[in-house]
Amino acid sequence: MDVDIPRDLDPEVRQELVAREKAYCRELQESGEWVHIWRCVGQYANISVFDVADNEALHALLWRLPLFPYLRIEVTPLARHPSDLAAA
Ligand SMILES: O=C(O)C[C@H]1C=CC(=O)O1
Repeated sequence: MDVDIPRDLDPEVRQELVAREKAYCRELQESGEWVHIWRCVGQYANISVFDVADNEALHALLWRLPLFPYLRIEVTPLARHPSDLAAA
C-alpha cells in the first residue's frame, strides 16, 4: 500500500483519518485478519499480509480502510509453498 494524502488536506482531517486507520488496523490485527504490516523503508508505504476467506472479504476489508481514497494498493494472492516447513 502506497499512501498519498494530499498535502493541502486539512491537518485536523488528516490526523483524524490516520487515527481511524490505526484503530481499524489494530482491530484487524486482533481479529487475526491483518497478519503482518511492515513499513517500506524510506517510503510512506507498507507491505501487509492478510488472512481472509476470499477475494470478496479482502476487497471489503480494504474498501473500509479510512485512508482508502488515498491508497494505491497492489494485491498479490499467496498460497502455501510445499517446501515451507510450517505447512508440514
Ligand atoms: O501507515 C501506513 O502504512 C498506512 C496505514 C496502514 C495501516 C495504518 O495504520 O496506516
